[in-house]
Amino acid sequence: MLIKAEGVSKSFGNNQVIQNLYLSVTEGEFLSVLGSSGCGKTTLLRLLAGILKPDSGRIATNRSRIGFVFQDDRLIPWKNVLYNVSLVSSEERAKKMLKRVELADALYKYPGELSGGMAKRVNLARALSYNPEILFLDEPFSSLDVVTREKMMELIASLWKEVNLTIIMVTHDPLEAAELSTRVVVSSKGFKRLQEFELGDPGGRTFEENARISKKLLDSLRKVSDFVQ
Ligand SMILES: Nc1ncnc2c1ncn2[C@@H]1O[C@H](COP(=O)(O)OP(=O)(O)OP(=O)(O)O)[C@@H](O)[C@H]1O
Repeated sequence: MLIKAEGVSKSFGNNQVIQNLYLSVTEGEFLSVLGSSGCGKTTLLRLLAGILKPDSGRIATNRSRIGFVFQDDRLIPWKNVLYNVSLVSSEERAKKMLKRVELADALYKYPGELSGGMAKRVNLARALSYNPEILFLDEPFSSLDVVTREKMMELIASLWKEVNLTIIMVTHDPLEAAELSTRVVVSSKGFKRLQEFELGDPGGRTFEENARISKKLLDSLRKVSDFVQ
């Protein structure tokens, strides 16, 4: 087991965001956490990554190298793209990763000169240049236009396959989850109710199968969202 959360709870003031959560992540899987807005997905991701500490319960992991793609871009505005990515690795590796996300022509641009999609890809390159064993993605495709989104999804799918990464992605989009994941966890607010879907290798699925899975995930999301606490 790569990550194991046991009886984890987390509150911010009076707001109990996660309550008594049990969740395990296995090496090599592409796990998506699907939930409506504000249900605590980002908090869960930060807990699993060790960025936040639980109030009670325990999170065990046997890997130390993680990459995290945050929802917001978090680039240093007065430093160029190459500098922003080189912060966590060598310049050589940063260049290699920026090429991988098709930004070889944008090395010396500043964050203010990037489109939303380019900034997301810089973030992805930065997370990857650290050569992570686990990659955390927080809504990586939100606010992207359809074509860029499709490209980023293909890129992440091929990276996952090539380097045997473990990916944990948070999303509110059932089709995204269906297209990419080996397993999906659908959560209610506060993670009080979870439904799990074992999907297997996403590479072997047709568009029609993904559409069917997406419909199932949406039904599940509706059900858990109706759950009265
Ligand atoms: N650092 C913080 N301080 C106080 N409250 C917080 C903090 N982080 C999250 N929260 C609260 O926890 C709840 C869940 O937030 P979280 O960002 O985890 O949800 P989410 O499912 O990722 O939402 P979204 O899909 O809108 O990003 C919200 O009510 C939010 O206001």
